[in-house]
Amino acid sequence: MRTPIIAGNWKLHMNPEQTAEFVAAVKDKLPESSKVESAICAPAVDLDALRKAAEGSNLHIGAENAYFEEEGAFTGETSPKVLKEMGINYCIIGHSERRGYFHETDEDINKKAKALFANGVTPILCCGESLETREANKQEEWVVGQIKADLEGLSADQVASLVIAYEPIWAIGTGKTATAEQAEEMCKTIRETIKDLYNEETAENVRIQYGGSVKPANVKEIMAKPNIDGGLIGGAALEPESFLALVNYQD
Ligand SMILES: O=C[C@H](O)COP(=O)(O)O
Repeated sequence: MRTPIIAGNWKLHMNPEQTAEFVAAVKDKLPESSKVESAICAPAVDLDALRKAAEGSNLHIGAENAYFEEEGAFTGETSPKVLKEMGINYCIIGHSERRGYFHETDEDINKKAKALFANGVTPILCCGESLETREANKQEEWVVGQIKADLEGLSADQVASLVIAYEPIWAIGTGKTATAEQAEEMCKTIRETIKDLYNEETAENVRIQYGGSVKPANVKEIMAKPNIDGGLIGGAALEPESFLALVNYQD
């Protein structure tokens, strides 16, 4: 039985003071982690404040990015080893904004996944197609290609513990959500791909989120789909009230 995971991705929003205020407003109203895992992935500069504010609560903490080296002359990067030392549970990799604006390749993302696993931080691996790819009806081959390249060389145990976020680029921050059926269809394809690459048990264990304009108004319908185990949420995770409505979608 997979535990749902609803994670906010704050992107380049919030400062340490706002982070502490946000956590103070939500920390006592989060669901039990065994029912729904609630997580916030924050900019590196907010992680220390996030960890301190969330101590003793059900809030899980994630970074938005990490480098594939643990230390060295890599100006401006974030070490996966230090994330672990700080008590960070998750780290987003392969978000379309990083693939697009920062030219990250599947090879980089694969190295990041390996470095995070080596340091005991769970990757939230993002994948998803552009509008152009969707209009050409090539979304399945595109996403399956990303998954195969990004997971290369990972073990079945590692993949079973991974979180994958399917985020069609055309639905991110646009207010244009994929229909629950479109989201389910791709999440099912991703699970079948994991089954082909690994085995049934791994495919049954891996958690797959949908991301792209998820809001309190549509979260229930999306979460009702059998292959969707959570949401990766941008805009609607920036306000405590809206985040609480999302993580408590079962109530
Ligand atoms: O990682 C989150 C996604 O990019 C979705 O963002 P959004 O909920 O603002 O559409």
